[in-house]
Amino acid sequence: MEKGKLSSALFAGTHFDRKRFSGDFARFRKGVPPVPALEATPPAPEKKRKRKSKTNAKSKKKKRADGAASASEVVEGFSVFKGVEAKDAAEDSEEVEVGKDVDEEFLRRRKEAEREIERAAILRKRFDIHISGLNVPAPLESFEELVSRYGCDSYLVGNLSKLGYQEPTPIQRQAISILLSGRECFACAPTGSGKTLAFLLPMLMKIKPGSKGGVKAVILCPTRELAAQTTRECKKLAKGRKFSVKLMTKDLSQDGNFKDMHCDIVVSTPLRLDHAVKKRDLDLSRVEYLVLDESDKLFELGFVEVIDSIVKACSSPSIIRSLFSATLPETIEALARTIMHDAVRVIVGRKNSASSLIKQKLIFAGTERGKLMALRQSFAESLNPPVLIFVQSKERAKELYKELAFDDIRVDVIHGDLTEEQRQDAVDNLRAGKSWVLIATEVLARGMDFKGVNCVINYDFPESASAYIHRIGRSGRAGRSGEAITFFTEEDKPFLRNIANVVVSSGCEVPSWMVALPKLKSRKHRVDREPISVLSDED
Ligand SMILES: Nc1ncnc2c1ncn2[C@@H]1O[C@H](COP(=O)(O)OP(=O)(O)OP(=O)(O)O)[C@@H](O)[C@H]1O
Repeated sequence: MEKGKLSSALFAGTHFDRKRFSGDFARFRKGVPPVPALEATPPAPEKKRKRKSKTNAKSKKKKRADGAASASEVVEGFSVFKGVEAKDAAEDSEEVEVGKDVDEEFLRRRKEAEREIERAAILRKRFDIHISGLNVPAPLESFEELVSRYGCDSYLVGNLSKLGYQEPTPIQRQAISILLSGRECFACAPTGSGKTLAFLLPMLMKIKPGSKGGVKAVILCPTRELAAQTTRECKKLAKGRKFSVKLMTKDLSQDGNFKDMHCDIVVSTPLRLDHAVKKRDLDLSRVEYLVLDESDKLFELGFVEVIDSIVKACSSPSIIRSLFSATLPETIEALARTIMHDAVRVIVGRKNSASSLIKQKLIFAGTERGKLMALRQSFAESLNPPVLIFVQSKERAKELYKELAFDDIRVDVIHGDLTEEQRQDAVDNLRAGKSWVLIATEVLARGMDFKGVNCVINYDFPESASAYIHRIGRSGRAGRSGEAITFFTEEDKPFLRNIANVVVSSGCEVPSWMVALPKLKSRKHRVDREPISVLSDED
């Protein structure tokens, strides 16, 4: 084959950037093939591909029409690539042979990259993973790939297996590979689907334990209970390495001497961390990983300014930020995008939907008194602990607690008027099986992982679809099934539609009139309710 034709065929329709690929040229020359990029460009959508092949055909035609002139241009380029001044015929044919090898190598690599892209697409389809962003790394096929692809330390793989994690969950498959490739990410996956490990694992792989220079990673959580739980999970996963993982307690935030303190990872609520930064000189300028867990709640709590100030304090240019939640409204995503760089968006399943493992029921109880009767009846018929009951305020939590304690049920309560220790005890008691029923306010709705909660009861109708998704998501976790019962009264009826839509979209049934209710402007509502208690104060 003539040099001109060969190179025309090779590069037809392709803009070959010689400058960019100069390294490859050099390696081809030496006969050392370059390692194919794992993070290949994603396949162009069908339409684009068609358009591209049309363009290719056009450009081929054009090249043919242009004749020798254009061919010689490419020949020149090809000669430069080989770096040889081809003069005589013998040399020429030798070069053609070398060129042939290069062509084959180039095509082989291209095919390999295409196969890789296909493999990633198949995995994503299988695990219902949806991504947006360019050059998104392939999802993990297994935890073993952490070692083969990313050089993960054996202690971490050992800990995964000790914790009983055999296969990565879908969000772990995709978010871990994204974070390990140094990209920022928004991740939205169902409640109980293992998001915590998805951000902890890359963090522990990337930062060095005990390195000097201050905090290397920050995890922000909306509640103290969740921060405590995440700290525990992080310590379990890091076992065997001397990571210093600190939970930002009230005392630490107010009195901590951070200058002399060794700390690799800080887990905190936003206000406590902000206080430590501003009043106790906690330096976050070397933070490499910043995670906003339950990110929509963090922004929703009115912490935008606090979060902004923390984001600014984490001023390292190489920082990798990530946002995780089971619900990610557009508004929050748009807000978060303003602080992120080239972030990949990962959604597992359907965005903002409830876990499909939960059997959901909406029950009309008429009035407040009707709700109490329905609850008592349901406990009398079958009480399948542990059960979590959500109410809308601490006053109502206290009232319901009195009622159920009166019934001789092993019940506990958690709300914002309790001390941090009392709140933690209530959580621990449910975990240990000492209490069967835990009455809670919204404070427990986010992120808390109680293994085996069989049933969540929304005694008070949740104030939004996302509150509903997170509350009922305390059951049906880690592949287990769960149940969610939601009471509603006449007053709640106008707000049923949003919740009914969530129920339907996760595969459960509701009467058709519920989804046909008029759409409301506001996504949030709070009903003023009659008191729960039918007991007098003397009781
Ligand atoms: N790969 C895995 N295999 C088995 N279990 C896992 C795996 N990863 C996590 N888990 C378990 O799944 C449960 C839920 O995980 P996690 O709390 O991270 O969920 P989440 O997605 O953050 O939920 P939420 O949205 O409610 O915060 C935990 O008990 C955890 O130990």
